[in-house]
Amino acid sequence: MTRSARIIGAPTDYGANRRGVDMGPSAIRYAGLAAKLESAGVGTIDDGDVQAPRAEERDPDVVQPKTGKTKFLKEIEDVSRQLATRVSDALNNGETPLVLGGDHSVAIGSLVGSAADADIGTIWFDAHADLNTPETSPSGNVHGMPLAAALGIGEFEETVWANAPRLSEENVVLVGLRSVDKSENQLLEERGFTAYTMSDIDKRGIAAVTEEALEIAHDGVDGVHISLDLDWLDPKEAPGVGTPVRGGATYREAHAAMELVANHDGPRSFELVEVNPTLDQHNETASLATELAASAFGKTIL
Ligand SMILES: NC(=[NH2+])NCCC[C@H](N)C(=O)O
Ligand SMILES: [Mn+2]
Ligand SMILES: [Mn+2]
Repeated sequence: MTRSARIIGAPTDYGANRRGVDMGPSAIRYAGLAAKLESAGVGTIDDGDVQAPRAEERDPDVVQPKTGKTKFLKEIEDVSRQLATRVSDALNNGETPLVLGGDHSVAIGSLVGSAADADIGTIWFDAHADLNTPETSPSGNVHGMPLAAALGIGEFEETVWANAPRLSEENVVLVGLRSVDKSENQLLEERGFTAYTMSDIDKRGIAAVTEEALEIAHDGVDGVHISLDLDWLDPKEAPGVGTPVRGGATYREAHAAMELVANHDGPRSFELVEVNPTLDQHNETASLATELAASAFGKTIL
């Protein structure tokens, strides 16, 4: 059966520390996403964007009364709800949702939608663990919290709109870590996640790590959501991101990992996040994102 991808844009920067990442969906489309997928034999339907209130209309000093310093939680809830519905609708239609961020807070909606009617796992390709909660976050930026939100950790236990009902931490695998906050490290030690750092990739190689990650994420579930934060890659390859960290995955490592994703049933749902065109050079990060999506959807060299 040929796969068809439903492209869903989530042009939001509410979860990030800097502006501009809301232009990610445009930049990724402009870089030729649909054409690259089509050349890999993947049908595409572009669903347009979810509605995110314009940045210019919002209150920059907004403070959430309950959570203190968590920024723009209301706006993020609104985007997450819309996105979750679009993602689960696509899946019910037999299509593979391909979400374009936006900052990484969009993963809340992707995960909630992907886990609405199935048991899922996820692989989080990222320099960061994104496991902060409103209480532990050093920044108040929700893009550092989406995994904790989707799993209902800490204060997120009460946050119904952010809980991915059928995602369990035993099927959550983080790959490529190199910037982890203390409280995140503690969660990684205490709970059922599997985490591979860049140093694991150095020692074991990207193929062995990714294959193991896929086994764990897929174990006993219906499918796996792939979350690809472009800051997973080294900033030399992907300069257009808001929180770059040296020592990331190389161009070839990233393709190798995505090809293994394709070979292992392909993604149940997929997202490209944190592409910020205002920080990019000639749209190269967006362009790289399109290439990696094509690899994850089955494009090979020959
Ligand atoms: N999706 C991302 N780029 N996350 C960066 C998170 C950085 C830091 N850990 C924080 O909580 O603020
Ligand atoms: Mn990151
Ligand atoms: Mn991230």
